[in-house]
Amino acid sequence: MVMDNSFEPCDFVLFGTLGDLSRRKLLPSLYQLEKAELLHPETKIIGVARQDVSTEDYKIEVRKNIEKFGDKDFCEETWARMEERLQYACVDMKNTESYQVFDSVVDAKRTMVCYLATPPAIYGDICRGLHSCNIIDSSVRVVLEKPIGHDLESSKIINDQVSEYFKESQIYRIDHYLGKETVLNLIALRFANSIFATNWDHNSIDHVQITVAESVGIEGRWGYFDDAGQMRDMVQNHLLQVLSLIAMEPPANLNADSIRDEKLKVLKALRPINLSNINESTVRGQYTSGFVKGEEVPGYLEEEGANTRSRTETFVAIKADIDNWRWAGVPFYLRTGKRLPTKVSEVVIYFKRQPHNLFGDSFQNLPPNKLVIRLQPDEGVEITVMNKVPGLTSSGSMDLQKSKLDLSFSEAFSEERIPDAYEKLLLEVMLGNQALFVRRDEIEQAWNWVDSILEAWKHTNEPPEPYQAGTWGPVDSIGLLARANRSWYESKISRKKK
Ligand SMILES: NC(=O)C1=CN([C@@H]2O[C@H](COP(=O)(O)OP(=O)(O)OC[C@H]3O[C@@H](n4cnc5c(N)ncnc54)[C@H](OP(=O)(O)O)[C@@H]3O)[C@@H](O)[C@H]2O)C=CC1
Ligand SMILES: O=C1O[C@H](COP(=O)(O)O)[C@@H](O)[C@H](O)[C@H]1O
Repeated sequence: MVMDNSFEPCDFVLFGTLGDLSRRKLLPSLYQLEKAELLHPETKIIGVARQDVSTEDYKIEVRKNIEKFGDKDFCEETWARMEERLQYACVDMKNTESYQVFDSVVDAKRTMVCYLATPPAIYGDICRGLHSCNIIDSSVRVVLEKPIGHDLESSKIINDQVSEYFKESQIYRIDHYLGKETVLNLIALRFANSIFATNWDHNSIDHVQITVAESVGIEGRWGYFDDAGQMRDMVQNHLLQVLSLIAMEPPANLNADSIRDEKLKVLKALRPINLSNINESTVRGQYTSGFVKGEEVPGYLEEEGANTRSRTETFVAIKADIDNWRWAGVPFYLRTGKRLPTKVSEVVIYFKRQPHNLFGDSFQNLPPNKLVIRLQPDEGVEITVMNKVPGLTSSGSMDLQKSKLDLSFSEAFSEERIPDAYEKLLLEVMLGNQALFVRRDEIEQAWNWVDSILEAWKHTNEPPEPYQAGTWGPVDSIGLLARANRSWYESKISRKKK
């Protein structure tokens, strides 16, 4: 694919360029954009961190990371182009004097994208530093990584610090789930298909399940994770964003604010969960040692650096209700956890059962139709339908069988590579399109709902329920649905054809 001419060059400044996120995701994604010729030939990439390294050594480091975390087939031609763009600047981000270096590394006449892949606690320092060297004007964009804050109050402080120097139209808050192809496809699926658009409410839908399961543990991030927990790490952002896209009203168009206005309305309509309903609406768990994919793994409290008395949750299940006209009486069940049997993210829409059964006693319980949207891996969409089994019977009765209409993206779009979410998001920032980024009021509304749950958990003072690594979480998460005669959709370990 070749770049559109309207795409302007920019100075892409990556703060925290030697950190984990930059090495594993951001630099390999920039490389992919380079490979696809989606970076303007004059765009520069300036890596910023506090270690004193030369640009030459920085280039060696970037190459090593792309070889390790990027494409299996490293392309020398792509690298030769990318290498030309790279430059390193050593900045102590807390020290405003240190920012004078920008006078010589960026061109004030060009668009500047400042990607803050640093701890959120220093976002304010970075904005102040950039301001001190007079480079902030309306052409500067700032990208903020999650989590923005630890709760509503701290997120307001961070957002206030950033908005002292940047207008909302210049701020791009990342939720990388919004860059996943299959999450974007939720909009296409809902609004480009009348079969779904007209059956997307309490008249047709019984309930919705959203599962984001991870087989990994905390991957050496104890310090960060133990302070956050699965609720802040995954529910406050990724799961609530997916829920909003599934539940929102049709936006008037695909402009950033049209979509974000609709998502915000959903978040505002979420029924509060507090001490009065915490036990019937939520389950939290913490993994103990076990086996994941046949490999023995330690429990959460035995992870490197662990505080053995921690009560941090590594699993959350929630029954969420949306108090609006469309979703009255339709629960949204959310479930996410670390060290579950497999990595799988999927949305399952359970349609209502037929009002009357024509097919006799042997089909007393006609199963409901299900729409399964596989977000990752093995991206695709499947619908379960009942079919007549072909053939003749002496009684003249009809035999039915459950079958699947299955659209697997890797088969249907076999020529297309599915880009990583960060590739899409980096491109959108460079294009200046905010639709896939989270607005301040959305973040705050999500914190508002999540804070109330965290507060209620604190009051109940109960520890999270243990679950063995490699299982689907605490037994009570089954009860959350069983109380309403429902059960979790059984995610398959892998559907990929070998
Ligand atoms: N890693 C991940 O998978 C994910 C990370 N995130 C978010 O991305 C952001 C970065 O995370 P991650 O890469 O894991 O963090 P790391 O700690 O690995 O990297 C942070 C980077 O910021 C630099 N830094 C920190 N303080 C200063 C300072 N005062 N002056 C100059 N440089 C500084 C660090 O430099 P030094 O090496 O010298 O300390 C390092 O390069 C965080 O907001 C995190 O929450 C979000 C989703 C996933
Ligand atoms: O933001 C985060 O997401 C990852 C999961 O992302 P995915 O794209 O691999 O599904 C999670 O492991 C991490 O803890 C969290 O910070």
